[in-house]
Amino acid sequence: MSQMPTAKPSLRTIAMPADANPDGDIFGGWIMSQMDLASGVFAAQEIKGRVVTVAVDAMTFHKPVYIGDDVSCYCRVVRYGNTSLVVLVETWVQRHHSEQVEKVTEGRFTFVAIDGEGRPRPLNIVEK
Ligand SMILES: CCCCCCCCCCCCCCCC(=O)SCCNC(=O)CCNC(=O)[C@H](O)C(C)(C)COP(=O)(O)OP(=O)(O)OC[C@H]1O[C@@H](n2cnc3c(N)ncnc32)[C@H](O)[C@@H]1OP(=O)(O)O
Repeated sequence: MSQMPTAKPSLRTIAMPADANPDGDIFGGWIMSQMDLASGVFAAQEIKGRVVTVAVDAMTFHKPVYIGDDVSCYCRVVRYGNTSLVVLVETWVQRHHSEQVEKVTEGRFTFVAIDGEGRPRPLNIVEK
């Protein structure tokens, strides 16, 4: 059986009936939206300021998400640029009424740090 990452998730929620199609599969757009939110909060905390999403790459839906699944998004920085950073997001579920955990989705979200006028600003951080 797979094992969830041991780190704290950036976001944890339950997939609800309103997020599903008539066959009970959770919409990919809902999952992407959770991942955008998780990685956006993570990136904002990382650079201690405002960020905007500029690109989403390598989105892969490995397995379906079903109503009632316990959904967790795990984030880590994979690249720092001058004004941007790339966050790898892995989404895992614990199946409803089950011990089974699986990685369902992953993707790379690129954020740009912006100033008060919405212009890119340098990150000013030392790569970890
Ligand atoms: C204090 C802490 C509190 C924390 C508490 C949390 C608070 C709560 C947080 C909520 C977090 C919500 C997170 C969701 C955030 C949205 O959903 S935002 C909404 C969707 N996004 C947008 O509307 C962005 C629209 N786009 C823009 O405004 C402009 O294109 C941007 C992003 C400011 C960039 O402006 P630009 O003039 O094109 O910039 P440019 O100088 O060409 O490029 C800047 C950087 O972006 C990169 N870039 C540009 N285009 C691309 C591309 N297509 N692909 C990859 N990289 C690119 C460049 O390579 C460059 O990187 P660096 O080499 O500097 O590292």
